[in-house]
Amino acid sequence: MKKPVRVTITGAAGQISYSLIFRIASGSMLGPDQPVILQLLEITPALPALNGVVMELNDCAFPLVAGVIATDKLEEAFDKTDYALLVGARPRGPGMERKDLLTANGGIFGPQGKALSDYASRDVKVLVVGNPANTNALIAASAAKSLDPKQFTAMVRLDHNRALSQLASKTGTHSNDIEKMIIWGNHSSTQYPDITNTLVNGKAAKGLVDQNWIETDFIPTVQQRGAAIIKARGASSAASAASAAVDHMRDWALGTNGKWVSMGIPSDGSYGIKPGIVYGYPVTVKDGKYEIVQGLEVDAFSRGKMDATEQELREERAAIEELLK
Ligand SMILES: NC(=O)C1=CN([C@@H]2O[C@H](COP(=O)(O)OP(=O)(O)OC[C@H]3O[C@@H](n4cnc5c(N)ncnc54)[C@H](O)[C@@H]3O)[C@@H](O)[C@H]2O)C=CC1
Ligand SMILES: O=C([O-])CC(=O)C(=O)O
Repeated sequence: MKKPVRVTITGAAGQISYSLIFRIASGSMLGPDQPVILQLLEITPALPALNGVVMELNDCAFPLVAGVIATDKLEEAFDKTDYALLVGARPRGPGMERKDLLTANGGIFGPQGKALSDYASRDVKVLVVGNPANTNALIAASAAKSLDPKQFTAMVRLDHNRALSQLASKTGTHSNDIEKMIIWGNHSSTQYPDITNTLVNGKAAKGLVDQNWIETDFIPTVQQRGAAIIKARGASSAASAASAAVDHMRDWALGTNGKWVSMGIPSDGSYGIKPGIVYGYPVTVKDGKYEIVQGLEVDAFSRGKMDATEQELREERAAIEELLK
């Protein structure tokens, strides 16, 4: 057995965590031979509910769980942590855009970024799930003065998985048959799910579906999927969000073997997206490091969509600029 690693989950008594914690504990994220110490953070009023989650976690008698800490203190939750999943934040309700949560949630991520900087492992990998995820990741990274901003990522993997599922259904294939999907930009209704380079069983996806379906069905369906789930369930996506978080962290920790996945990461000028925002890019991961897939051609249609979602992220940044100081 390997030495245990520490995994922090915030918002640990919430609905995403109710799925996420148990998936991590069972080994889905870091593998069946990797013990974990779970460091669960909640706000003080939610500690009794969190205690119930811990009781259930204990009742699972998971072989890989080497310890559980349940706390409302940042320094305990982030102490020496190797993987931090920042889920805790208010979810949106019907009729809201995710950026409407900026004021409610923005204030959470500065203190958490600082605590990561002060207490976490120097190699910590951070995934922000709480919305608006890209801009919250920017806030956390900016507050973490002693860490590299590249250690902070935002979740667009749920969008990526939704796009795989839509395309598989349209082409009568399985998502396993699909490679090179991309989600560019913001985890919001301006995101750009891009199948220009996508292959289905080795064939160009663009040759299998028509442009009208891409523009009037595929892209809006993926962009609006979160809202559709809220309408259907009366609450935002939880199990699928947890599953995407597991996928994101597993691929970052264990590598993608050349496979492309989408991650929200600090923009570095690639594809004309200037630094200063956290933007969804296609990446591959090797030895715990992600790299942007380079050299893709961008046509005028894609350029327009990539610029629009960049523009929205710049506006979100402007709205919270004072939190970045
Ligand atoms: N990036 C993505 O793809 C997705 C993001 N989300 C977002 O994830 C977030 C969580 O969603 P749910 O679990 O459904 O919400 P929830 O309301 O069920 O749970 C959130 C939990 O966070 C806790 N919390 C609030 N402030 C906190 C703080 N400062 N520190 C620690 N915990 C804190 C709350 O007490 C609550 O238990 C929401 O912002 C939601 O919009 C949801 C789905 C997908
Ligand atoms: O739509 C929401 O507010 C929750 C979310 O981020 C998603 O399901 O993609």
